[in-house]
Amino acid sequence: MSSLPTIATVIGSGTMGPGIAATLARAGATVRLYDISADAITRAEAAYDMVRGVLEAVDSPSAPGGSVTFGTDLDAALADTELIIEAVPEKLELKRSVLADLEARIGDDVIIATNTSGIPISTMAESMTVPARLIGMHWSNPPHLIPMIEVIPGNATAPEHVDRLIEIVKAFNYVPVLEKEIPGFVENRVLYAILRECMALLEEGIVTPEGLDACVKWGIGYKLSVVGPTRLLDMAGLDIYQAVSSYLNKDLDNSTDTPEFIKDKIAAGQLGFKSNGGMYEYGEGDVDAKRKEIITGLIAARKTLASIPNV
Ligand SMILES: NC(=O)C1=CN([C@@H]2O[C@H](COP(=O)(O)OP(=O)(O)OC[C@H]3O[C@@H](n4cnc5c(N)ncnc54)[C@H](O)[C@@H]3O)[C@@H](O)[C@H]2O)C=CC1
Ligand SMILES: Cc1ncc(C=O)c(C(=O)O)c1O
Repeated sequence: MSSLPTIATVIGSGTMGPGIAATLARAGATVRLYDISADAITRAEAAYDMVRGVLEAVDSPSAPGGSVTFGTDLDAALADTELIIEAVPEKLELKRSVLADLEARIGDDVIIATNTSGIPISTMAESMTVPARLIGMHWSNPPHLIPMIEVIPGNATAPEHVDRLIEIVKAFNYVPVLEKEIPGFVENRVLYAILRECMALLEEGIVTPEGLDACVKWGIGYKLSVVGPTRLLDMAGLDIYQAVSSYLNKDLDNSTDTPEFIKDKIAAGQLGFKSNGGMYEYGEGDVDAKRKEIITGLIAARKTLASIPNV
């Protein structure tokens, strides 16, 4: 059996859809990218052109025959598909209704992989007719550049679909990380633990946003990009970890809700790049420039990381 599905369908062409579709297509799959919104499809076509250039620059695995087609006709997008990747907004009821709509149109053997950031797969599958076919496939943003995917079975997911998804992820040269189900999965539990503390430090005025970004980028990000947290403890010494965690853990932020200053920014329409202002302000052209700098930096860092030993 060939490792990649011949035909795959991506549902939702917002931030994540075009990069996911392009990654599969570059590895040789025929991909249909579907969205309920015609405007979103128009934006996705432009995004796809940029993503293709990035994949060329990063030298991602390339196979002949892959393609992406775009559209708002769901049945056309689903015809003969083997794998559906759901990437609609992170709202449980919306995802459930999309899953119900999909199930009414496909055969029982089609796998549905959800790109949810952390809604438990079993919760999402509760209302499905074939819950065995649903599996978590959590890509990291930007999906065409971060070569790791979390694979999360729910309590009803068929074991053969777990094996098949791992095989598919390996076929486009990404690293699959198989996890047990837990809200947020592993990546976002770690990221949101960091972000919770970061937002508390900003709210308390302990550090400026520029200082925080420099500290986390060099003191944590740079180091962790070479050595994972488990081996980092060996490098630091478990005795040091005990000495520090025994007084520090109890002092760390333990809020259970989004910080008030973030809620205020959202209420004022400050969402980040998509609204030209969020944590930082952006003038004319600044967002496009920052996006380019980030992509250029990620390409350079990925090439470097790929060339050094996995410690
Ligand atoms: N943005 C990010 O950094 C990441 C997001 N995710 C997850 O991926 C999923 C998608 O996220 P984004 O791409 O950021 O969302 P987005 O809001 O940028 O795009 C979602 C797209 O889904 C479309 N849509 C809405 N209802 C639909 C329906 N019924 N049928 C088909 N399309 C529909 C929208 O028109 C929109 O184009 C979410 O579950 C999110 O949590 C996962 C990893 C990273
Ligand atoms: C803030 C944030 N939240 C969720 C995700 C992914 O699910 C990401 C990401 O970068 O992938 C993120 O930055």
